[in-house]
Amino acid sequence: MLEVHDLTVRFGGITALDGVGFTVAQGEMVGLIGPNGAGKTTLFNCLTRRYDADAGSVAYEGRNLLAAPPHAITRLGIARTFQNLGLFSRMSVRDNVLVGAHTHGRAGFWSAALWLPVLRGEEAGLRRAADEVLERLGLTAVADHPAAGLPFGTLKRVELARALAARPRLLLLDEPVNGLNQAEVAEFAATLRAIRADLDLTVIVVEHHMGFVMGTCDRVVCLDFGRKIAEGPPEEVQRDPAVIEAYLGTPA
Ligand SMILES: Nc1ncnc2c1ncn2[C@@H]1O[C@H](COP(=O)(O)OP(=O)(O)OP(=O)(O)O)[C@@H](O)[C@H]1O
Repeated sequence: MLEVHDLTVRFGGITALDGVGFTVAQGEMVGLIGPNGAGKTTLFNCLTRRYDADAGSVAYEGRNLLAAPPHAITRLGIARTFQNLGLFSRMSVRDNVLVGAHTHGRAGFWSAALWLPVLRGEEAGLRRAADEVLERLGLTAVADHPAAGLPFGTLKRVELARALAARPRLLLLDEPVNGLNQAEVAEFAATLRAIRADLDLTVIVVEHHMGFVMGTCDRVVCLDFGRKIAEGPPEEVQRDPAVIEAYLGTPA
């Protein structure tokens, strides 16, 4: 589904990604790990076309992803969540999720401006789809509540709901369980496993929580200073000396 080849991104003197390559098969869940500043978020920003690559290529479902404009990404079936939540705090949970669903709206500017019947019908359909996602993630009870003021664990699920409402085939999760307690992490992992199977999703997840990565991912890629230093089954990567050294540093 995804072939990243020799991807390089520089910011002035910093090489955030240095010739990174890996593939993701349809239906797979891949964990992207590495210490702070390793280049994980930069990689997501390349895949969603927020950042331009200086070199390398990315093929997504056989097409050159780096040639796609940023606004086409959702329509191509790629959705992401954000490390620091990309929610609108004053909007209700349902409206936040509707923002995700709207990429599937087809009504043009004039029908929207004139509130034509085509738009009303479309709006009802999108609302139904949003409500389905909310129900699936156990968020129906807070659907009309503004995002502000909800517990952090709930907001993390709303963030996931917003991404799912775009009906992605490839889901990019940026630190989805960061800040959650043990019970919430376990619950999030169980939800994700169920959703993945139901929706036939391919997932790449950036996460520092190793228990979560080990329990949910089929494969793990580890970056350090913009380079791929390990790749393989979670248990193998966890034991890899280069990975241990990247996280803990060399003995003094
Ligand atoms: N827009 C930018 N301008 C300048 N430097 C940037 C930019 N985005 C990222 N960087 C730099 O690129 C490197 C990789 O950062 P990135 O955020 O991708 O790391 P990360 O692995 O996601 O880290 P973390 O786990 O802390 O989120 C860092 O040195 C960072 O400072």
